[in-house]
Amino acid sequence: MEAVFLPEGVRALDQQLERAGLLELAMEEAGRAGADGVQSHFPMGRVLLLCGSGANGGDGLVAARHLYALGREVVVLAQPSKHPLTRSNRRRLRAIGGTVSPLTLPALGRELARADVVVDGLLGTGFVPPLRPALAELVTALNAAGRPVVALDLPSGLNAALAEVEGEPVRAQVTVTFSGPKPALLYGPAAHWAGKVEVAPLRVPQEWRLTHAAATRPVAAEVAALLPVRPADAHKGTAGRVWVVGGSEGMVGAPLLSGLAALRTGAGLVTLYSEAELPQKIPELMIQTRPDLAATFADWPQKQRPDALCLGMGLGPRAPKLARLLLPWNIGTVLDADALQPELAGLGHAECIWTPHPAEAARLLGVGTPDITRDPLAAAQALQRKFGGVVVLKGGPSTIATPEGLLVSRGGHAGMATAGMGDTLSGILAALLAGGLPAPQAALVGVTLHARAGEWAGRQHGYGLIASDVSAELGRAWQSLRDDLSLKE
Ligand SMILES: NC(=O)C1=CN([C@@H]2O[C@H](COP(=O)(O)OP(=O)(O)OC[C@H]3O[C@@H](n4cnc5c(N)ncnc54)[C@H](OP(=O)(O)O)[C@@H]3O)[C@@H](O)[C@H]2O)[C@@H](O)CC1
Ligand SMILES: [K+]
Repeated sequence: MEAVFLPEGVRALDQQLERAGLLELAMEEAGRAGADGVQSHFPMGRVLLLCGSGANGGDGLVAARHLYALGREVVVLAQPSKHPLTRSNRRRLRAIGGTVSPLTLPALGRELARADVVVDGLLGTGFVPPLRPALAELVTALNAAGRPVVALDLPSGLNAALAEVEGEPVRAQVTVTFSGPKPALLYGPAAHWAGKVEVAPLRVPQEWRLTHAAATRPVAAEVAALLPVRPADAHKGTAGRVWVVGGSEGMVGAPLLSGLAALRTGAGLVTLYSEAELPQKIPELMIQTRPDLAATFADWPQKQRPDALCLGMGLGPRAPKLARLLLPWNIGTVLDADALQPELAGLGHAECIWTPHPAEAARLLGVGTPDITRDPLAAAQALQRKFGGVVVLKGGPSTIATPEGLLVSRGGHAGMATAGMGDTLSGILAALLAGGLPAPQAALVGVTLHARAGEWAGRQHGYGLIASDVSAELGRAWQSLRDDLSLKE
């Protein structure tokens, strides 16, 4: 289980390590992981290390010592060391013959001209924006030189907590991040500055790491372990009955996409309820047209309720009224699109999943879309507190908020930025709920299957992939996730 850190979490973890006398060892591990990153990606040539005055600079000085010991040509330009461990690692580097020169603009210009790779150990999680002018000048010169950069922990000048970019941070080809990734390394546009992100978890007790983490990012095997296994004697009645409540005139495709995805995720019986005439394009889907869905469901016999339903796709302005009617059924419920309305605040229950994209999340919270995208962790948490149940804040990656905490998903494909992908996810989630997965697990498994099916479909269709291509790959996605589990066994 990978932990996602905000700066305050790193600070608290560092304090705990300090109390245990382990902080020095953690810095040693961090710097060594940075040196290993340089060795594996840029094994040849002269290494220029830029070290700041805090612990990030200390990591840089440790990395310099390891690279020097490995026989690399190493040049270190450093600010005066303020952190005690940074000072001691400066002494250690000198003790084995390394040199450290003051970091000035002329020295940087000279060394950049001769460097084959640069290590950015200027600023890490202790950075408080904005970048001060003297350092900003150095960063601009570094970026202008166009040398490959390996950033330690995160590119200097990025605010670790946020997805937004203020000013000009260091542009890195590789980022070796310590303890766990930071939001700036996971979410765009900040993440675009980090290049390839490699996580060096550091061997600190897992319990400490999780205590101070803002979110977790499960690995594939952990998600695979949650995949439901169906008994051999299952039949269509036990494999999960799903309803899709959606569609309206001119919006008839959305519920079909949800229904298709539910079938491809293994739902036994899928029925579409709509007030509009839906085209019978998928023979396995049952279609029920009713002139007034609210009247239909108002006195619906309890015994004939489905195992789960998804609601809102193409449904139009009647969606909140239907949500108020169906949420008290207390069955697995996915709310999407038109069912994502602020008036439903507080109505979520333990088995319901809200699936807003950033613009819908902004509507739900009464803020602007940039307020959502700059800090997806905070937005997902605020949505969960306001609406109850489980929230999937869609994006690349998606953020899942449960009553127990926050999760960040993995995977996906840029081609998934097309219409109907949300409808597909809703159908997947409803099928998993109908199959008996509790909402938090259904959210994690569903988002992962959706992303992975998108990857498979993306290999074939690139940016031209469409939502039904994703559904077509759900079986393969499920199988490949299961394979990840057996590999780990
Ligand atoms: N558990 C882990 O993960 C471990 C993490 N470790 C490492 O610790 C790092 C965090 O270290 P940290 O707390 O010392 O802060 P850090 O990032 O070096 O920055 C502080 C320096 O930045 C400066 N500065 C601040 N704002 C500025 C601005 N706007 N413009 C210009 N300068 C500015 C500030 O200057 P000052 O305010 O003092 O003048 C101070 O000198 C973390 O990222 C990771 O690399 C490992 O070593 C151990 C285990
Ligand atoms: K850095």
